[in-house]
Amino acid sequence: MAVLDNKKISFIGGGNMAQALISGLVGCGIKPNLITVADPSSDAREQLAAKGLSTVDPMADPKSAVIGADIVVLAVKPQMMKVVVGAFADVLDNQLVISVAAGLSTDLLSNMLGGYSNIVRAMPNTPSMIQMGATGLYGTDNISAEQKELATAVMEASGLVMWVDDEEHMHAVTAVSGSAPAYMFYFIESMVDGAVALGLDKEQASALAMQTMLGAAKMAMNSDDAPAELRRKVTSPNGTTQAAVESMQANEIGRQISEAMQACYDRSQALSEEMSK
Ligand SMILES: NC(=O)C1=CN([C@@H]2O[C@H](COP(=O)(O)OP(=O)(O)OC[C@H]3O[C@@H](n4cnc5c(N)ncnc54)[C@H](OP(=O)(O)O)[C@@H]3O)[C@@H](O)[C@H]2O)C=CC1
Ligand SMILES: O=C(O)[C@@H]1CCC=N1
Repeated sequence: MAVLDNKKISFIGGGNMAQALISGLVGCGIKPNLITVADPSSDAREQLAAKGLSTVDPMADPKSAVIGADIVVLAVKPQMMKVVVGAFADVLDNQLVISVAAGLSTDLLSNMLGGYSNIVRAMPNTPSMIQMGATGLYGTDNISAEQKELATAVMEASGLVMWVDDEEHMHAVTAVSGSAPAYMFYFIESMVDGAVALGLDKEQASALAMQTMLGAAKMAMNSDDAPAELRRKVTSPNGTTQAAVESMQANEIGRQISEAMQACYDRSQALSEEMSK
């Protein structure tokens, strides 16, 4: 993380996603006193200050987190972005701006920022909190190689980073990783409910379901076999897994997952259109 040495990083918005990214940065050895968070909630500011971070109330002082920062991470809800950045856009002066907001294009963000164009669009996910995040990044041609390196370092502190060349692909990144921890949690919830219905207690069911999801993901990452082949190796002819997989296929679970991802993609595009009005 040498590229981040002594860099001042400011987060505008100190909610779920910002806190996940901050945990990744601090976990990677970034000194908390180099991180500033602007958030209107005094409770949130107190909690962040207790971890050694600098905090600012953006309602009283919207500009100070941005002045003097090297990197500004925009981590407020997409619907609030325009109002929030309007309060400090005029003091941006060569900082790298990284937006994690769903749906907001770099063009739209640049308009909101009064034409400022040092912008990288990121789509991280909450496992960043434990440095197991997966982040998609997109930058316009205005982004220098050094700024690209900085954005990569900020996000790599929290896990895997993948740049995409086509900004439209950020909607797909949202569908496959940004929103996707929620699908995995939903799958775990359903597995636990299923196991409890079959007689296990909730604690046993949770431990077994979570370890299985973790083990399967790690195995898929480390194996030369594709997931379909790994699945085949679990599935004995006319055995128990075949019965389960056939039930999933009969219920078209694969198609339903694709449809859910399409809904996510469509909502990401629609957010962009709503915000452009
Ligand atoms: N959560 C996730 O898994 C992911 C979220 N994102 C994106 O991250 C962004 C933030 O989402 P998330 O962290 O979940 O949302 P949160 O609501 O948890 O965080 C947003 C924070 O911004 C604060 N805020 C409101 N007004 C201002 C202001 N004027 N200045 C500074 N901060 C302000 C809010 O305070 P208060 O609540 O008091 O209003 C809140 O603490 C969104 O754009 C989302 O699309 C991207 C990837 C994944
Ligand atoms: O649900 C949302 O809109 C945000 C973006 C990706 C994950 N959470």
